[in-house]
Amino acid sequence: WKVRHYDFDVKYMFWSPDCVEHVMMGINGQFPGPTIRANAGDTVVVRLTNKLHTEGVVIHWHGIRQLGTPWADGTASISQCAINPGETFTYRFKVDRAGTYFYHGHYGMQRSAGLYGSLIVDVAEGEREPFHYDGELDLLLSDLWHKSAHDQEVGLSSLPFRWIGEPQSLLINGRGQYNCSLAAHYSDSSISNECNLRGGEQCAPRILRVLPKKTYRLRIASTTALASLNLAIGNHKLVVVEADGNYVQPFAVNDLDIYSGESYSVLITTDQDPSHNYWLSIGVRGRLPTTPQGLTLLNYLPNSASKLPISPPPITPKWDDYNHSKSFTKSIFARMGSPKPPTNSDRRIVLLNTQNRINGYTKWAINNVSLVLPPTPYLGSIKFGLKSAFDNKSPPESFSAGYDVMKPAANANSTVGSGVYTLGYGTTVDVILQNANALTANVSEIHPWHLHGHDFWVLGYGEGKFSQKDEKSFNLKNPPLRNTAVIFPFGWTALRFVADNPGVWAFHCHIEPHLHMGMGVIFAEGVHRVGKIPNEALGCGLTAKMSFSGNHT
Ligand SMILES: O=C1O[C@H]([C@@H](O)CO)C(O)=C1O
Repeated sequence: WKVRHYDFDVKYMFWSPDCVEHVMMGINGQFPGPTIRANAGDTVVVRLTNKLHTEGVVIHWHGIRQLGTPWADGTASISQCAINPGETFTYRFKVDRAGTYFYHGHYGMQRSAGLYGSLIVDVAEGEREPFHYDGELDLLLSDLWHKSAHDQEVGLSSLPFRWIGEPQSLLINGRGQYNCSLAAHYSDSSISNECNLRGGEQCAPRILRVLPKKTYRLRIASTTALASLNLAIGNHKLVVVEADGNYVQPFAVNDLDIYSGESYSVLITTDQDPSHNYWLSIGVRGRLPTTPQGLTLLNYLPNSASKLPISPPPITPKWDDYNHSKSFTKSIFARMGSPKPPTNSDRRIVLLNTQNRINGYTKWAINNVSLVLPPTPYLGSIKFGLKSAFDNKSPPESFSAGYDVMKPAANANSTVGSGVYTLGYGTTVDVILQNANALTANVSEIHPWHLHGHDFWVLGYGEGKFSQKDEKSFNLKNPPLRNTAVIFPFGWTALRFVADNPGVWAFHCHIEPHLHMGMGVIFAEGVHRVGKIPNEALGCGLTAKMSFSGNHT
C-alpha cells in the first residue's frame, strides 16, 4: 500500500472550456483539476492551498466514505471550516475500494465555478477486476454557464428570484464547443458553422483513440451542476459493469442516463467497421433542453481523427421520455456476491421534497425545512457539545398524511433550519425520498440525491405517494449499492443504509442550485467515537473560540 501525495493550488484563471473565455476555478493551472489515481488500500494525501484572494475553499472526495476520517470529507460548515485564502489544509484519507470517483468543491457554488476533477481507484496491486478490458478511457462530464457562479448565486438568493436557466455548453473532460459544432457537417444540426480546431485549443475535444477488435472500459462520472445526461456512442453497445464504485450485474444498453453525482463503468467492444470513426454524444434529459449536445470522437486507429463519421451523432432520447430513464435505472442490480442489506430497518425517515416560497424567496424544503448551514461546522460542534451552534430541534421524520404530492405546496408552515437527524450508531436506517409537485402546477423535477460517508442500497422506486404497503415491493435480494440515487417526477425512491461510520454526513440533491436553495439534510452518527479532529478543521465559529481556551482534546 502506498501513500499518494498531491499538492493542489486552487485559483481563478482565464480559460476557454467551450471556445469562449471565462473565469474558471482551476487547480495547478489546469481545468479540470489533475486526475488522482491510486490503488485500493492506498492513502491519498492532498495538500490543498487556497490561492483565491477573497474566498474560502474546500474539496469533497465524492464516493470516498472517509471511514475513520470524517474531518476529511471536504464539506464546509459540516466536516470542516473553509480554508482561508493563503492557507493550506491537508486532506489525508484511505481509498478503501476500487472504483470510479471524482472530487469537487463543496462550498457555495464552487463546483459550478469549475472546481472538480477525476479520482480513480484501481484494484489493489496483484488483484484483478471481475471483467477483462484492454484499455481505459476516462470521461468526466459537466455543464457550463456563461454567467459566473457568483452571478448565479446572487440570482438564486434574490427577490425576485432569478433562475440560472439551462447551461450554455456541455463539457466532456472540460471541453465543449459553444460557437461552433463538430457535427455541423450533418444537415440537421442546429449550429451551422463547423468548428475549425487544430487540436491544441482548450476547447478541442479529447479524442478517444482505440484499436479495432478490443474491449475498452469507459469510466464515466457526472459532476454537472444541473443537467441530467444521456450518453451514447454511434453503433456501439455499452455494457454497464460498475456504478458509484460498486460492481453491478452486467447489462447491455444502447445509451445510458447519468445524473449529477453518479459514476459508471461501461465496456465497449470496438467491433464495428474499422475504416470509420464514431460519435460519442451527451445530451440533456429531464428538463426541456436548450443546450447543444456535447461531442467527441471514438477514433479507430489508424484512421485520422479528422475523418468524420458517416452518420450524425446519436440522438438523445426525448427529454421527458421518463419511461426510457426508468427502464435503464431499474435494470441496475448488484453483482452476485455483493453485500446484502439487513432484512429489517430500525428507523424509517420519509423526506418530502418540495419547492417553496419562504418570505418570498424561492427555496427547496425537506419536510418543510429548507437547510441553511451554520457558521460552526457540525462535526466539531457536536463532538464538543456546543449546543448553541445549530438548531437543536430534530427535523421531522415525515410529513402530514394528508399532503397531496400531486399539487403545488401550500407554504404556510415552511421554515429554514439547521437541525440534524441523529442516527443511532450501528442502526439500519431507511430513507424514503418522496417527490412532489414543484411551485408550478403539473411540474415535478428530477433530483439526484447524494449521501456522504456511506453507500446505500436502493430498495426500489415507485409512482405517487409512498405507502406502507409499498414496502412489499422492496428488493432485498440484489439491490444495487450506490452513493447517489434519483427521484423521478411525482415518484418515490427507497434507500437503506447502516449508520456505522462515525461522523456528520450531508445528504442532499446534487443539483448545485437546489442544494444552495436548501435541498438537503444532515445526518450525525457515533460522533463521540470520532478521533482527534485536526485543529485546522476547527478554526471558525464556536470551535475557534474553544481552541483559544485550549480545552479541546
Ligand atoms: O429550482 C428551480 O427553479 C426553477 C423554476 O422552478 C423556477 O424558476 C427550476 O427549473 C428549478 O429547478
